[in-house]
Amino acid sequence: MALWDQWVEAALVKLASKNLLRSTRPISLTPAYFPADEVETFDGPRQWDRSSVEVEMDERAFREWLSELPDPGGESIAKDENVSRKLLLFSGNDYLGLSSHPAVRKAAAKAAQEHGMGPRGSALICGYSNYHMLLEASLAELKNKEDCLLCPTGFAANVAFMSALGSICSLLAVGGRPSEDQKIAIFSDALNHASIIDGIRLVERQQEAEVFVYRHRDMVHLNALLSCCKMAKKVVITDSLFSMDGDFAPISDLVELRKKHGFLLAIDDAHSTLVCGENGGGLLEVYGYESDVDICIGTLSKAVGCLGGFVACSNKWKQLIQSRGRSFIFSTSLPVPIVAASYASLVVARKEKWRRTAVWSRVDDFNALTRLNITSPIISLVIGSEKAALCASRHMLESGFHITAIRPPTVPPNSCRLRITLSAAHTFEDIKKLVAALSLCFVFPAADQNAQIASKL
Ligand SMILES: Cc1ncc(COP(=O)(O)O)c(C=O)c1O
Repeated sequence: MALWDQWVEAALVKLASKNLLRSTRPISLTPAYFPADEVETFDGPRQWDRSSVEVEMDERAFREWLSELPDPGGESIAKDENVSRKLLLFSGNDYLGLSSHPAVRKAAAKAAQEHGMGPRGSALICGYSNYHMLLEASLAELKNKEDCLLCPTGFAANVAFMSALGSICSLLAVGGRPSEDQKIAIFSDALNHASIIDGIRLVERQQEAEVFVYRHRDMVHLNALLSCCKMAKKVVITDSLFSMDGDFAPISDLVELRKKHGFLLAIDDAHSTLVCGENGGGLLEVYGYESDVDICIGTLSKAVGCLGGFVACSNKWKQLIQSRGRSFIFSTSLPVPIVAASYASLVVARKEKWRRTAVWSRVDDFNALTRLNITSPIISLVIGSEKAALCASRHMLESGFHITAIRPPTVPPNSCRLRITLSAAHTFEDIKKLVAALSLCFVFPAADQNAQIASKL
């Protein structure tokens, strides 16, 4: 890794020589409300948790949605314009149900009362405050990294990292356009999130990188591509928990390959942050690999239950991203109530460990009832054609479940699916009902058992 440290240092020196190094100057918002020890926590689910999984839809919106979905049976649902539909949400990313926690609500409300939305401007102008600084410190601690940089969203965090990465090539290129071997070789999993892909496209467009897409989770393919590549500046980037398939990156193999090839390893921990690891530190905490992965990107919009993105990294990388990361520099920073709520959410997640246990118990429940072997709270039931997936989605909607069909371009053609997500706010009863309804449009290995469940409901 010493080489990457040298390149980042050299890029920073170049930036300093051009007066292009940027830093944030926090505005002090007083009185500051930083709930830490006084946050009220609970030893198990309470009624408010249900509001993160129980939603309502007015009849018109419900019917409009249905009208977009094919109706194989030509069934017509009784029409009552004044009724609002109650749906059980199995499509959100609020894996721990923290979005509705009283401490999160209170932090947002208190910050809004004291400061409104806070100064509106990008972080480098006036949008960065003592609240943002504290949240960054808390995320750096969670991820066991030296530092952290908040971004407006997780999407922006990936794009900011990529544009800063690409800038290393331009800054260090001797004389004009970088030569082929001065460029950065980016190795990216075929199923990486759209924000990684768009970030890579930006860097490619600047002619700062060559891109090598390796087959999903295929380490033999990745090793072969790395071995053939003569470029010095190699980077591997992958989702840690894949958002559409619900499978994990082979992190141990990646760490081994990093030792062999000396690449910079960046992971997008959007879906495993707070979900995996004893303290919710994500996939790296599970394996103790925090120092084997250089850059850890994340979002506050999933298990944290709020909004925002971050890059947990070294001080030097932070300096580079805040000086060159375009989606960080040229976008307004997060409003203070969101920052305060995210901070409270991290405090709650640290204390209410039962939430992590609960979401994994729902994974076990789903496996026990279906005899599938899902490995995370993201369930990907591949149905096949677009029409079949839309029919399945219609059936689930009519049965009272908010579940969407995922179609191209999000997933490849003929691998259309239902994406179902589990939360700590779901109960065993919810999972039983879900499986019973699903068993009428999807064949599980334990079909007999499912039919029995369906008949009991
Ligand atoms: C793997 C991954 N990375 C990044 C993002 C973007 O995060 P955000 O919603 O905060 O922009 C998502 C969201 O869908 C995601 O699934």
